[in-house]
Amino acid sequence: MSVVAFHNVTISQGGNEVLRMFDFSVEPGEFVYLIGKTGSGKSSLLKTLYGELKPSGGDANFLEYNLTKLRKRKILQLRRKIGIVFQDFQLLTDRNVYSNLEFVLKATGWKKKSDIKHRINEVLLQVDLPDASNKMPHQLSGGEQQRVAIARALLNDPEVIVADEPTGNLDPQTTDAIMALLFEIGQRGKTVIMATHDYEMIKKFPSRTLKCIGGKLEEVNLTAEDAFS
Ligand SMILES: Nc1ncnc2c1ncn2[C@@H]1O[C@H](COP(=O)(O)OP(=O)(O)OP(=O)(O)O)[C@@H](O)[C@H]1O
Repeated sequence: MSVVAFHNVTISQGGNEVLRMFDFSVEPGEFVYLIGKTGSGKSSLLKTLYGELKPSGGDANFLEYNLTKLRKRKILQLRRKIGIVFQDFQLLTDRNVYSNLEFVLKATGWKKKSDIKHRINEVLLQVDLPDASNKMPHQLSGGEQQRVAIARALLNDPEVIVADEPTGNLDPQTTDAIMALLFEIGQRGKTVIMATHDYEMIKKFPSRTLKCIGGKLEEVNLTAEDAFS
């Protein structure tokens, strides 16, 4: 079964159609980039996937959810099956890394202290920050904060990672390291859907790329000379 199966979907913001009657499909384990000019609809499409924006029309299925008919309780269920990573990390700045991660686990039903501790250590190891538990977010570099945000996204072992410009605030070297991490996560079997402006990075880490243009999604042929024009 496809992870994403959109047919004739329309997405609107403030009464304006941003993407109109487009199709979009993603298969399990795919790593998909979304590109397109500012305002072309990348974030709107990702918001639709994590249940913040309801499609205004069409047939929009994500995992086992029909996004056009999603009620609040189902939105919460859906969000447990996806990990979301943002450009600006969105860590809670008033508490350390451990508490940031604990907060999410408790909010998603984890009760046993030893399970919580074990899981937090596991995800921190996965993002190569085994000693970060006691650090406050402001004591970490941008790249390290994004690693913590990725660790947070992995906590509930989601099927899909949705990332909106995850390297947008990072320098080129840190970007490479974060991309390598996201690719590795993809290789371990998770589906990754990621919006980006950074075409150099796509060349370095090539994968299926879709462009938001003229209200539709177009497959980009990365080997074409005009791939990013
Ligand atoms: N909350 C909102 N209310 C009204 N219009 C909005 C809202 N959010 C976005 N828009 C509009 O929807 C369109 C698509 O925006 P969106 O953020 O999806 O684009 P984007 O491709 O992600 O852009 P960027 O690359 O700048 O992040 C834009 O015209 C934007 O102004």
